[in-house]
Amino acid sequence: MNNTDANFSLLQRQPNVPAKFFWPEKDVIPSEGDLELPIINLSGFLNDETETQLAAKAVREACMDHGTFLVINHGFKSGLAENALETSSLFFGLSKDEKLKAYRTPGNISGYTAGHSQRFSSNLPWNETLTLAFKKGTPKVVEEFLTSRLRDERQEIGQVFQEFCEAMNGLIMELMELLGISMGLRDRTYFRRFFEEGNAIFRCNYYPPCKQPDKALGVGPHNDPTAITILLQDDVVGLEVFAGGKWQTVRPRPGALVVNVGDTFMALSNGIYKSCFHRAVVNKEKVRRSLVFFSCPKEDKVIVPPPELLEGKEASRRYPDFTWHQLQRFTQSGYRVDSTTLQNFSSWLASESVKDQVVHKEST
Ligand SMILES: C=C1C[C@]23C[C@H]1CC[C@H]2[C@]1(C)CCC[C@@](C)(C(=O)O)[C@H]1[C@@H]3C(=O)O
Ligand SMILES: O=C(O)CCC(=O)C(=O)O
Ligand SMILES: [Fe+2]
Repeated sequence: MNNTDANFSLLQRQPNVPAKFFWPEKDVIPSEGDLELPIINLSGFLNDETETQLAAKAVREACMDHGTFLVINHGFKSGLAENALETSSLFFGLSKDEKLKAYRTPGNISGYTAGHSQRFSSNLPWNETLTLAFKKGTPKVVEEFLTSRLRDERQEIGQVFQEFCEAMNGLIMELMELLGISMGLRDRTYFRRFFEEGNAIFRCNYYPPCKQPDKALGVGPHNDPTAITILLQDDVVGLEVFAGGKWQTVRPRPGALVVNVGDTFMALSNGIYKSCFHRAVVNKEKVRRSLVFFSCPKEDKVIVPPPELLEGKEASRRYPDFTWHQLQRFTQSGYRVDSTTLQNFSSWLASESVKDQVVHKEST
């Protein structure tokens, strides 16, 4: 039993929220209104060129601004998304001892956490999470992590999440083609091919009700360090995006998925598309859940923008060459993902390469 782990079944009943869950004023400034997002209807996409070009134009405008849009008619098997949400409630409803069998040890991606109290000492997120590495080439990888940690009768949890990840992965590949078209690439399949051998990280977020929702946050303000994120939220409002100089609510829409640009895709677009700066707020009355699929390139693939994005005379490289393996390691070995991850990572890379050169020089 991990005794420093946050126990939300006790915490949510206490009259006061512990101060370690409070965030700085600047991070809890209330949102102002709803963010109006383009709604991309995927049933027409790729079948009808006019629809495709209209969708691409809307995606381009949104991604150059705040990096967020919605997709509908994504073609998931009926009931799959609802079943996945219900299955996440089943997992988080397990006893603390059972959930701790799937505990996420610092430095690893897969596993259960509560308040990230193992990794951080302040500004703790008011959430329980289950994070699972999804690797395309290894069938049942999601399922096997859970069955290896939980008792056999919980097998359906891993099976549902595995099926949901496969569907999300199919959608990622369609979105990569839409993004290639939206950037006007000569080869519209450039990004689809770039991520062909990519992997993903699947995250279930569970946000208990909170007695002080004006001081705590479900997830603090951040940019996802990954490439493209697809987020399924339940019907409880909570996701907010920073756009137009203020926090704005992404209102839940039945049947819609939220898509947002992450740091790795911002680098791949040479900064033309913006990594979405977002957070999740909590409330006093209701549990809120979200299921998040973070696409990542193959670990050792070097992140270099498509050549045509570097052709213009003033089109200089905005970010250094890097691999997802390096950026993921950076986020898991001490640096806490925030709004300037990519800039800090770039400086860290530069200092590492200076160190390597010094070591190399000394050894010659
Ligand atoms: C590479 C990753 C780091 C996080 C999990 C994946 C993709 C999203 C990242 C995260 C969810 C962004 C918000 C902050 C974070 C610390 C969290 O709330 O869990 C991030 C994850 C992490 O560092 O473990
Ligand atoms: O729950 C949400 O709406 C946001 C979650 C999120 O940003 C994340 O898990 O990275
Ligand atoms: Fe996020």
